[in-house]
Amino acid sequence: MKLFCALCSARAARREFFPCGRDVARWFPGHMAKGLKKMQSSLKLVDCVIEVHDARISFHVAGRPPTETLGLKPHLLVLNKMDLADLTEQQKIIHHLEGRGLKNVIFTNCIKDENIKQIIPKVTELIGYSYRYHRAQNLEYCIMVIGVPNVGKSSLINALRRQHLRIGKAARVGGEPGITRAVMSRIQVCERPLMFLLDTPGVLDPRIQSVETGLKLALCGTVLDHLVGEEAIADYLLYTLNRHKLFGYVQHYGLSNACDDVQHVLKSVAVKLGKTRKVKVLTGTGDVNVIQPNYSMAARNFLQTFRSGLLGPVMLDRDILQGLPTADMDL
Ligand SMILES: Nc1nc2c(ncn2[C@@H]2O[C@H](COP(=O)(O)OP(=O)(O)OP(=O)(O)O)[C@@H](O)[C@H]2O)c(=O)[nH]1
Repeated sequence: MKLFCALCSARAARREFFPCGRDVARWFPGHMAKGLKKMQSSLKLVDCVIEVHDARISFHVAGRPPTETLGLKPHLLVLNKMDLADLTEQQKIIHHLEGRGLKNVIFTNCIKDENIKQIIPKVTELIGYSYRYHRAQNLEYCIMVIGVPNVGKSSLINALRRQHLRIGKAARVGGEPGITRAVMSRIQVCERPLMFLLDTPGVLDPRIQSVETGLKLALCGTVLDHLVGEEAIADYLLYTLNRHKLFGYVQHYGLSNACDDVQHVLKSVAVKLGKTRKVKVLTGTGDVNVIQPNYSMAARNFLQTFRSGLLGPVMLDRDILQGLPTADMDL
């Protein structure tokens, strides 16, 4: 395997930077702006905020609601989808987050309920240390769950209910961003202490400051693919896999070697999957039907394969962790 990686690494003429040229502001859908407002007005009803993030983009504070939105409530950062993240440098990640003032961090996998049991004791402890204002006499705790779309907020609520109440689904879960569209009513997640959660629609900060940030969020499925363009996200995925020397895609799609040209890779993927389409071409003698690889379907398959973890775990913020210059540094 090591030899395979070395060969792939040598053959792939790797890009060191990803040419970003799109305007990301328009990726901010209207329902998120509405959700942000509703969320702000519900803050006074809660004792603690649980912010859920994708562990593969641990440092993407750019996707966070602005700090002024969160107020002074105790705050727990849950880095979910740990099964998809490369956490070999977990301690370094925690240390880096501490440096940014994020001291309470738990990594979770909501599919397998990993580390879910740590959440309620941690939240109870944080509330115990905080001033509850008008809620001081209230024996029940109310927690708000926030985060960018599709990071697993609803899955977390369901996992907490499974663990503490032994009952199943209360919040709708989906593979696409934007499943939760309204700030929902309270959902009980624990009996002792009596604790309720408010699920919120994914809230993406409209102030995404770099296109690369937007691309990482899109790669993790927090933006509807068609808004960014599946082929553009696939290109960023290819760039990332090659830079991180994750050459699992070469074997997965039976390619002859690693390559940094997305058109070439998508063509091979389309051919391997048998995804072709008829295109009409105008010639001097009339219309001719030509069979072409279906690049969109190939891009979709490439993204799905990555998102389901089949191309290996990844840490998209690796450059930030290693202190390398990146377009996201100023965030
Ligand atoms: N691999 C993996 N997938 C997860 C995990 N948690 C959630 N998912 C999947 O991620 C997708 C989104 O989960 P949701 O719980 O609907 O996410 P959400 O944040 O509530 O989404 P919105 O309603 O769009 O804001 C679903 O397909 C889940 O099955 C996890 O820990 N690991």
